[in-house]
Amino acid sequence: MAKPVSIEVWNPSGKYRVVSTKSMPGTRWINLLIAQDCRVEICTEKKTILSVEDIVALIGDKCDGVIGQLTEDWGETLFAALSRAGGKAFSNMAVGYNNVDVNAANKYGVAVGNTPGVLTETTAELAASLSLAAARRIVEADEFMRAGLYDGWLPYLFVGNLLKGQTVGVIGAGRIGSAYARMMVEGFKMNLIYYDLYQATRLEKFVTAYGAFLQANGEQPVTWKRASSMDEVLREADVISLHPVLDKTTYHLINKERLSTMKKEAILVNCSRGPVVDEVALVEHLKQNPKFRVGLDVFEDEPYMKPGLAELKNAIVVPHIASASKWTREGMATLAALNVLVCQDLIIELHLILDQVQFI
Ligand SMILES: NC(=O)C1=CN([C@@H]2O[C@H](COP(=O)(O)OP(=O)(O)OC[C@H]3O[C@@H](n4cnc5c(N)ncnc54)[C@H](O)[C@@H]3O)[C@@H](O)[C@H]2O)C=CC1
Ligand SMILES: O=C(O)C(=O)CO
Repeated sequence: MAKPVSIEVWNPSGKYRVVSTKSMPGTRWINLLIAQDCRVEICTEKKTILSVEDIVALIGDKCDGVIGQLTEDWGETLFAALSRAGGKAFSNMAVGYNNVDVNAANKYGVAVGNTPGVLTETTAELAASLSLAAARRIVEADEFMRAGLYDGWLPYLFVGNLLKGQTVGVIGAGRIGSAYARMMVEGFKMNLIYYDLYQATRLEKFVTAYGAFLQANGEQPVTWKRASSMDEVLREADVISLHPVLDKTTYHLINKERLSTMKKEAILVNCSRGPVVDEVALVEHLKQNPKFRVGLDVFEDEPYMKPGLAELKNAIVVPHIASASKWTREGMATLAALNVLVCQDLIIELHLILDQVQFI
């Protein structure tokens, strides 16, 4: 029997019981649920990652819907428990849903939602920040200053890479990959090469139009190319950012062999999911190629890093914060609440908010 988990309750007399496994930013999401007669229970347990057992205890005997987190394992056990408790709706507070077994949800008649769109620009901005920080060695230079090592300007001090005129490679040119590509092309006048299963027509049109604009103003135009294979991107690009979904086709997409085909001074950024990169192979590659740099927001065994990564100067590591802007996190919470309401048929004035809701 799992220990009871601590909770905070809003609108105790509400007719429908909706559980959030974590406290989330803002109050709009809570007010939306309360307005539709929900009793909202938020787990206040101190531990960061809840176990399946903890969540089964939270669901209890009666639960209409759950908002959960990407750190949780939403599979057979949890969807069976939610279905037994009368629940028909689950929303991940994330766009990625590799932690959710959608087949199991279908089996138990639970609709699943995610939160795309509101995090596109925020996530792309972090990928752009990591690209810049790696290119200009900002973290290393900051550590150097704080260590009191700076004793005057020098021609070779923290020399990095100029982005203008170089090629940015995007693997997975969906919402976030395309937003990142636009930032790098427009902001730094980089040429684009991308690989995706589908053609990114709007992105191509954007780069074509921007290239024409630059040319009309007497500048070198930017160009784009849709690569026929991922390997073409890895060979040709100077900065490569990974933005595919994580599934069987993208697991260890970047491995030892592929790393060896990249330029020796390339920059690799990962703001997608950790297992897209074979992190052990990456650590080895970084050791062998000190001018190869990475910016990582995600890791193969979060919250852990593979041995050796933390000691490497050519790696910038941040704790899965790509979507962490206030606006975005409040938007994700709002979308997650709306997903639960719509899936559970609890919305009274559906037409007022339906356009804000996203389904997988
Ligand atoms: N680090 C973070 O905090 C965040 C991470 N993410 C991750 O980013 C991912 C992408 O998000 P969105 O851009 O909104 O999704 P999206 O669905 O718009 O884009 C994903 C793209 O990946 C492409 N793709 C799928 N399989 C591929 C393959 N084998 N090779 C190349 N491309 C492939 C798809 O065709 C699609 O265009 C999410 O699934 C999530 O895992 C998203 C938000 C924040
Ligand atoms: O939304 C996601 O998929 C994340 O990783 C966190 O925003």
